[in-house]
Amino acid sequence: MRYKIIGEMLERFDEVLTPEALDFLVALDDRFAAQRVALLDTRRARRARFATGQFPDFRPETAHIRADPSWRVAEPVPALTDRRVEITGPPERRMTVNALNSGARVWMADFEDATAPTWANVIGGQLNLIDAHERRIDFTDERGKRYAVGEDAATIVVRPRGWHLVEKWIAVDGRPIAASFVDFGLYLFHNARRTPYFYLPKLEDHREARLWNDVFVFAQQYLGLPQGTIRATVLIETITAAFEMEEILYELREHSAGLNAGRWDYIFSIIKNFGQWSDFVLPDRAEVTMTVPFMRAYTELLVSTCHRRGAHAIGGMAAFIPSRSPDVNAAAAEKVLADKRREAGDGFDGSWVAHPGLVRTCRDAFDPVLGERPNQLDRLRDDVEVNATDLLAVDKTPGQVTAEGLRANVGVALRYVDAWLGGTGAVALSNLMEDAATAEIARCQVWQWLHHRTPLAGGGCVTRDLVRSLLAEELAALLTGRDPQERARAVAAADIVERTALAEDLPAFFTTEAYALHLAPSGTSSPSGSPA
Ligand SMILES: CC(=O)SCCNC(=O)CCNC(=O)[C@H](O)C(C)(C)COP(=O)(O)OP(=O)(O)OC[C@H]1O[C@@H](n2cnc3c(N)ncnc32)[C@H](O)[C@@H]1OP(=O)(O)O
Ligand SMILES: O=CC(=O)O
Ligand SMILES: [Mg+2]
Repeated sequence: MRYKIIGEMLERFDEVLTPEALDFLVALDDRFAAQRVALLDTRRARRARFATGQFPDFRPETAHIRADPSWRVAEPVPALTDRRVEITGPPERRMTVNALNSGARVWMADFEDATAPTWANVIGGQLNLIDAHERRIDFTDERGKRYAVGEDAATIVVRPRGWHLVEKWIAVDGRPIAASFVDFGLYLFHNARRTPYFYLPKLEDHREARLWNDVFVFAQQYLGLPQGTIRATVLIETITAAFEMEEILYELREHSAGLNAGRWDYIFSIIKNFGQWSDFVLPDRAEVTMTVPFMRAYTELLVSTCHRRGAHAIGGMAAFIPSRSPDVNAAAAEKVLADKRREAGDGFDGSWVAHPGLVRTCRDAFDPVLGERPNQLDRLRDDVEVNATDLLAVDKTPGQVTAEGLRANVGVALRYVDAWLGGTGAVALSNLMEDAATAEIARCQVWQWLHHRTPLAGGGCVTRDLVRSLLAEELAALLTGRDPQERARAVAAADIVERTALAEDLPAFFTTEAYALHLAPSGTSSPSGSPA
């Protein structure tokens, strides 16, 4: 046996971790582990080049792919033809039922931004997905509320963790296995003949898309599925992928289900890659809206690229979520409606919502634009002209850096990491949805402003002492009323924020640091340094 399960075999985990499913994971690892590692090296080298002032551009060596008008992606499968509303969330049991019943066409079951990758969440999530497909997920909770999947449930699409993460609770030949193989492999193995559909997060270039395509071809052969059965929507959520949208669609064309504008990771990626340059200092997070020039350029290019190739363009996540206060609620619905209307008007075929209470809002934005059509693939955006300068026009973002914005970022980073260490990967903070991507923005903005000693609107500038004192204040507030275990977790969260926001060199992901130090089996972990 080449695999070893280090994690505890909790109740029913044997239904997910069958010998056959684990053999499949070993086969994926054998075939593709080295390529994954090489691609992560490429990420590191690219970031090092950006640090010397060589900025990205469209690649000359793939110009022929962009210039060739003849290729298109595969026709959409019936379940992914009308995607006007997609709900996202972690595959936690209660939320699984709620998402399936939400009225959205698609549920993106998320192992990436919305899930803290504890062993229990990772394998428990797979179990919930199997149960959901088999319609044996119904239950009554401790409050007596009945959960049962109804008619017309959403189509399940799974987002595995990105290439940068490892799963240390499963070893192959003594080494941790790539988290992408675990999430993709276990879901596909158990649900290949149901909805073998995926969202692919945090890709940085078309070679990473090619690796996914190779994984799909191999997996289909291994499991006896016709080639082209698997479908995948790629999130364009890194600045480097924005320069390779066509190439990414091309690599995956037999399996492509389009592209999604992952706005939050996109902003994170801009700061991560160019944060050291003063032209790239962004204002308070609330000011970095979808209508600022560099975000507008990116979404316009995404829609026009997709529709030229017959691929769906799916919009992103407005962070406003419903609240118990009617006023806050009305304001959130209005903001989300405006966001979705803009997307529908720009040509997107559908969009994401973070909460069942927003499904109707999204539908209200798309229905009038789509009319009888299931999508608007027929709407070519030949009017769009976006060049490299437009994609990198971060200095045209209006707004200021304020003391409130700095405090908000410190608070969000701390509270989110605290929740994440406790096993929760998406939380509502100050009426906004926060997940790994938004928390990364918070953390990286602190680093960026500190790096540039950015002036604050009301006077003064961002200094290490100021950030440390804000962190201490936010931590003191978080510690109030907590039991010893929760206090220890909050302190650990503050340590992660300190390590990843105040380090000299910006660590690539807080999740890799926090996973190695706190979620992985003890004794196997060392702080990761700076994985790509
Ligand atoms: C950047 C990106 O990648 S975006 C995609 C990744 N992020 C996400 O997917 C976030 C998804 N959203 C969520 O996780 C949640 O909405 C949160 C954590 C932000 C807020 O959740 P809560 O605090 O539970 O909200 P609230 O109390 O209003 O929930 C009301 C009900 O709706 C359910 N609900 C809320 N959001 C969702 C969701 N996304 N999917 C399914 N059910 C949901 C809750 O489970 C709760 O159900 P119940 O009445 O049966 O108990
Ligand atoms: O995954 C989505 C994002 O905005 O990040
Ligand atoms: Mg993301």
